[in-house]
Amino acid sequence: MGFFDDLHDRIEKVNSVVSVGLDADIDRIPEHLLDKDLPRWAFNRRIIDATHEHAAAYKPNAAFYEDADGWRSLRETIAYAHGKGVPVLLDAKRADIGNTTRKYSEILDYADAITVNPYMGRDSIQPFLDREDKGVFVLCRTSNPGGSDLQSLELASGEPLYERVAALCDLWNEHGNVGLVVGATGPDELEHIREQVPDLPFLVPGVGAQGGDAEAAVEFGLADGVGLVNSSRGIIFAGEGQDEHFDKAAGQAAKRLKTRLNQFR
Ligand SMILES: O=c1ccn([C@@H]2O[C@H](COP(=O)(O)O)[C@@H](O)[C@H]2O)c(=O)[nH]1
Repeated sequence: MGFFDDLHDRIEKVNSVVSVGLDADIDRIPEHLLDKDLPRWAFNRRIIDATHEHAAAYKPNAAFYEDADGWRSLRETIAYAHGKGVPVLLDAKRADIGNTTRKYSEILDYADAITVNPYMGRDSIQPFLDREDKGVFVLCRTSNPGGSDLQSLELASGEPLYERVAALCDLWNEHGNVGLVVGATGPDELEHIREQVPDLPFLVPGVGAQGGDAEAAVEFGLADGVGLVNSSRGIIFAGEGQDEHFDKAAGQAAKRLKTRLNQFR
């Protein structure tokens, strides 16, 4: 089975397309966890315990783990999520020249899927595409305010660059393991890209803290019912300030988002 088959089964099992973003910012995790050996792992463990029933996937962003203890925390987190039956998508936005990107791709020995950056072209993400059993989400139209600076530039053909990325990804999807990252903050672009590539599942970030459009995220993000709508800070820091009960608040936030998104499925 490939990543998207597993994701399909997980979505059915928990009746949810919620991706819980594990962006364990050390500056925001409860103070009482800071004296633990691995505070981010201690935090994530309680978040996973509280949210896994509502999680189609977990999405740790590599930025929050790129130090010695961080990588240990990430490994523990991934193993724990797997123990709960939840796939893990590492948001790392990787890609580079051949030997470097081959090395980067070894992270897929641990994670089930990854985000990659198409800017350097096909060869820069080929080792990821070759991992037939793993999911590869290619940045297409990102949710940040500057996402249009380059991604919306018109090519000589008249199409915006993000449309070319979507079309290329359709070609690169030889193993049925490619998805796109398309932000919920641009519902019109979401709709256009969905029309263009009806079969590619999307990872849709930007609902929650970034104020994106949850209805469009579901309506256009799913291909045959498969796709992910991510919220990170809106879930894991929902209980910020309630030191001991931060996990309960996260569980409630995940459930609320699941219920909201399910209205549109
Ligand atoms: O276009 C993109 C691509 C990735 N992200 C990542 O998703 C989460 C969003 O976090 P929130 O707290 O829900 O805003 C974060 O890891 C981003 O790096 C994105 O937001 N937009």
